[in-house]
Amino acid sequence: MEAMLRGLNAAQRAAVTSKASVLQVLAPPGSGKTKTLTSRVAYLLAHEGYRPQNVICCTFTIKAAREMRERLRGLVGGDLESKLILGTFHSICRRYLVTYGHLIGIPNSFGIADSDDSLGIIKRLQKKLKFGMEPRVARNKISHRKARGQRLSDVLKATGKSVDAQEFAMIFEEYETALATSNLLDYDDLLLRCVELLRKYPQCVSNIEALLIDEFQDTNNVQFELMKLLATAQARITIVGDPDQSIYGFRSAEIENLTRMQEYYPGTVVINLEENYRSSSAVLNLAQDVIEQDEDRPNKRLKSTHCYGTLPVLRRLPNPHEEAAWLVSEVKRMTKMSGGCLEFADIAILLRSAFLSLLIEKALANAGIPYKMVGGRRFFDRVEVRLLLDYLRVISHPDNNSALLSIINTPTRKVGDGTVAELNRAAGSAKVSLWTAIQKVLKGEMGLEKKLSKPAEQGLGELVSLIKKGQEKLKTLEPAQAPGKLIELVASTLRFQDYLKRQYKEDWEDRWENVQELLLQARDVTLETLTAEDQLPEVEGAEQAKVAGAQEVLARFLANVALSTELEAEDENELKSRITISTIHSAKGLEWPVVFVPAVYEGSIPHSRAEDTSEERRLLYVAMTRAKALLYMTFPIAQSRSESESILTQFLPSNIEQNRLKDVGPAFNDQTVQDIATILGRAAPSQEALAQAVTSLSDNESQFDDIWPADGSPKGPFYEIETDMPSYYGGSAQSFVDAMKINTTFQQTSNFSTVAGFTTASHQMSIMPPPQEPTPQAPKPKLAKSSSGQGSLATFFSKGTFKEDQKENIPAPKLVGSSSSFFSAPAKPTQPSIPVELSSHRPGAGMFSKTNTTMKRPRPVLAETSNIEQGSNKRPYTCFSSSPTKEAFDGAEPTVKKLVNEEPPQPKYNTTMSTLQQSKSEPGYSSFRSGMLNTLSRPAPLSSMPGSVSTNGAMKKTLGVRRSMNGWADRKNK
Ligand SMILES: Nc1ncnc2c1ncn2[C@@H]1O[C@H](COP(=O)(O)OP(=O)(O)OP(=O)(O)O)[C@@H](O)[C@H]1O
Repeated sequence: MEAMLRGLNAAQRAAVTSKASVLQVLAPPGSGKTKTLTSRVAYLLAHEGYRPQNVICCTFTIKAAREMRERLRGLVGGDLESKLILGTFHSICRRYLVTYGHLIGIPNSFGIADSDDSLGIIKRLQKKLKFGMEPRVARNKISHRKARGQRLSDVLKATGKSVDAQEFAMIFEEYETALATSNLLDYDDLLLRCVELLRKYPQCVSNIEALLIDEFQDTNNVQFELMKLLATAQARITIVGDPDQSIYGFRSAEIENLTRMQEYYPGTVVINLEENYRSSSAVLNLAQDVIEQDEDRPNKRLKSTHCYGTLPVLRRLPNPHEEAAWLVSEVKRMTKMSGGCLEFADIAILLRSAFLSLLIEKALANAGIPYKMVGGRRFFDRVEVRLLLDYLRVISHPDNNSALLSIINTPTRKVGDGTVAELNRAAGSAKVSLWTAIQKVLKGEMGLEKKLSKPAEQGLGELVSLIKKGQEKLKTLEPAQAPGKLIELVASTLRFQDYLKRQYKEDWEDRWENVQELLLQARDVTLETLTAEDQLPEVEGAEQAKVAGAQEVLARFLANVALSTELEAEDENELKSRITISTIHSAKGLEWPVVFVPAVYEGSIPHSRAEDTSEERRLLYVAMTRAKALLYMTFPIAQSRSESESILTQFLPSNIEQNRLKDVGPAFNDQTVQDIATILGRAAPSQEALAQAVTSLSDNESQFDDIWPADGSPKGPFYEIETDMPSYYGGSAQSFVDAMKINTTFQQTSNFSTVAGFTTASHQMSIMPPPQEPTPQAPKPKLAKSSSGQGSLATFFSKGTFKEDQKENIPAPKLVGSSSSFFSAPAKPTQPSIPVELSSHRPGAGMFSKTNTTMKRPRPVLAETSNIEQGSNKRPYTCFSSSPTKEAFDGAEPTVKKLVNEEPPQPKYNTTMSTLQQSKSEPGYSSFRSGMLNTLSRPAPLSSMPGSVSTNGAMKKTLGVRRSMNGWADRKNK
């Protein structure tokens, strides 16, 4: 047991070993919630003797589930962890529906409609019904309704008389019919139908001894209901969460679930973890300032376990193009100037919106800096892979209109759009599936307005014959062979390799390799592996559906694909040396030594379409608290699109003169680098390495963040070289610009840019006493013409290359820090990192107050409205408005629900522990998060095609088989 508890602090240990029946571990970012939850699972299994098959553990993503499984393997050993019912809510629900769905009329061969399928169905309905609602809006609206637990009948009952309401009801009805016709469940249905199942047949979960849930603040109402149902037998629940990190409200997550849980289970014990093991005090202080603008949250401080560190940076830049260019230069500067302490892999760029990556990706690629996208394209979403799987989906469920439509004319078989529309119309009016309609038309049992052309008739005939051939073959196959054999059949009948050669002349080989990989994975399926992960223990009173034949195996295989968020595999070593670009949402739960948050302006964050400003604030808070040592936020003053001036996000102070922010990146002096190394637990680079770092800078680089002025004005004349500039730029501004262009348009693949246009730059300068850090506002001295030994612009001050007579005309640069030593630390704020009065906290009024059960949030104080963007419907609020004094927590004595015969000892630890005893009330459904995949909607970068993105090289769960995708990467590399 000691091994299990080793490395945990007192509060974490208390949480891990708590005897409480219902336990909430609430804690700020980086305080070890996930670590604590994992240790608690291990503790329950190894110490308390829980059987793993009776323990359910819900994570937010498949990646988190995989990581937890791996950590558990290390903690408990054996194969205990493999029997655990561990996964996302969706995958766990799917498992129950596959096993017991037949009890409520769901055949266990049901398919899953992923978000693309759902959207496709609605788009087709729009064509047919000609409704005005945008398909995405309709899909989201349907999802929100389902998330509130509403079924079709509820929606129809509640439909008002307005045209919009009537239209929506019609779309909803048609959508549900389309799903049912295709024997599909969408993501929302997986949860909803599981609720239905467990309400009617609670015996399905009669074996469950404990339920553990990660990231509870982002659960929605249906998931809350599921929590109660899954834990019906013993009501032993542990959740971990942080209300300040609730960022999925837009997908109907309910931050209120934390209090609802306390109300529903009056004996709930709350343990707060307080120490932050991730970030420097400087980062945490600023993050704290931001989150404290929300006055309706309990007053709790973030306590850093690290040194003060480097002040976060709010960098103003002229526009998004310059912002991207600055970002690249700062990345280069820090990786070089930190003397090897920081690498590309340590850096993350976290975006409010995926589209913001465009300029940044371009700038990184042009500079040859490797990057990877989190939430990149999934392997199973590759066009060629998806196409073959769609053939399998039609063989499995011929009534799946979505899948049938995607294969009907691919590869082309002369069935044009007009014919497809005709067929769809005919199917719609006869109320049959497209598959049935096609067959009837071919047999002459159903007419079309316009007769089928001969080639189209022949093409459809070929398609029908292939599908039927597949279905026939399916009947004769050994179950486990089904997926592999069918892919072979489809690929050979379609002459798929030739098709790829014709269709994708450039990269057909890579695509063919993807097909081969799919085949390999499909052939790896065995009945045992496929069912082992789905296996639920036998319980009394609920008969399990058996996986009998090839048809079920195929259906399960395809369902696994639909729920898989596996990313394409790629060479792990290569990935390790890349910068990460991610949306903030996808960065949840992750951490990096250095974090950049671009575009911190009103309209971006808070987003112009965001309904909940507090959620946007929490989003920024989540982004900031991903940073361990360095945090940069950038603010492009003008947006090139609108040309209007942006307004700095209301969440950050415009006045930099506080001990919270700096307006330029740090000088990487020895103290700064030492602090970074300490925070990261790395060996600090030697003085020599730091001094040598200066020499590694190229001619257009600076050792300071001074190329762009700190106030956001355009680059000064020093960098916009005048006509009398040195000969090595070709003597003209244009040639300098050209040189810069060359620098940013070549070398897409190398890791470091080489300054192509700079022919005589010297990299062999002697190590001079380093110069002072100039402030970027100070005008720069011009470069002197020099015929040889021209130094870098960056090292200009140290080399003294300007002429004596020029010195007089140059205003002295404003120096920062002590003049005696460059390597001395910049002045640090004098206040202690953790104010004494904040060293302990109690939840105050608001979220956890007994008196505040309505959860109504007061709006923050309104700011001056003079600087509100014209036409904006957003109301800006004051930054850092002072919070009213919080109501003191009334200190209810903790009670711990009896689990064992004797009252468990009260834990002795230095943390807040409270039990909320409130009347049991069960608020109704209200909403829920629908999706589960966070993908950036962008094509994979060319440089990574057909490679892929994976954040973890460990064993991956794919298609019901557990195998390493590294094999694929290796084969691909060969
Ligand atoms: N007691 C501890 N001693 C040292 N390091 C710890 C301890 N607890 C957690 N950590 C480390 O702190 C970091 C954050 O831990 P973890 O990811 O579990 O935090 P979290 O509370 O889940 O964060 P977030 O809410 O931001 O997702 C990890 O690197 C983890 O290893």
